[in-house]
Amino acid sequence: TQSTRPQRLLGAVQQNATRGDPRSVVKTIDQFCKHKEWAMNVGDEKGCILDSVVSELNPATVLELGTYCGYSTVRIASLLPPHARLITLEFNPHFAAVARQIIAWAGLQDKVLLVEGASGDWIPKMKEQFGVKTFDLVFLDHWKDRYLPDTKLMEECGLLRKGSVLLADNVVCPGTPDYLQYVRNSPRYNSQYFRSHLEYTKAEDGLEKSVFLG
Ligand SMILES: O=C(NC/C=C/[C@H]1O[C@@H](n2cnc(C(F)(F)F)c2)[C@H](O)[C@@H]1O)c1cc([N+](=O)[O-])cc(O)c1O
Ligand SMILES: [Mg+2]
Repeated sequence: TQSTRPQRLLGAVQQNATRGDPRSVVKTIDQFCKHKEWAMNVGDEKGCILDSVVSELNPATVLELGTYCGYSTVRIASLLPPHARLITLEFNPHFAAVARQIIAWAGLQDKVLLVEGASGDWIPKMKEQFGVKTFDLVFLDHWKDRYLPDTKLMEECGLLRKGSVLLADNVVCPGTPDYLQYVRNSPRYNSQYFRSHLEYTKAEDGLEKSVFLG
């Protein structure tokens, strides 16, 4: 049977990355995507911006929407303090299965809770199911037409507090125009664009960092 791209990416990690070494997992995936097959990971250039936001914030509770193969999950979790937790949501069971193995290869399974299902179902259950009060950081990298509705849902569910940071991938390419208009024009957010490039390409893309003002 034919392998899938995520399976080939996992194979590259298992063959080339050092177990328990998140940086080598990240480097291996970037090499694979640059020289073998493009994949929709946030990548190394935007990944450095992600790293700087995480390091500056030093968050205790992080939500990631869109695990895919776990590349950004590994980047974020490798920067978290010991008792911090990252909950990452993935809709596709096959992607989730690959991501679990990549997160485990990096040795980060104790910091990461990978939850399978739809954001619309899980966001309203975060408090009761996982004992979450509010998220310090949310990384949005899932379906682009879900960024805005899920942000509104997080607001409604009281999952954001004064100072919570939303960091959104792909606000230029593929683009999230309704989300961008909302966070840039709402009095409840301070928004800032970090210009970069679409992963592994020369096309423009960037991350939007939006601080919830309460
Ligand atoms: O489409 C893109 N990303 C979509 C990413 C989608 C991923 O998010 C998961 N998801 C869906 N709902 C949830 C949740 F959380 F709701 F449960 C999680 C999907 O199963 C998939 O793994 C994309 C495309 C390009 N590109 O260049 O085309 C570049 C990028 O960086 C991209 O992120
Ligand atoms: Mg993306």
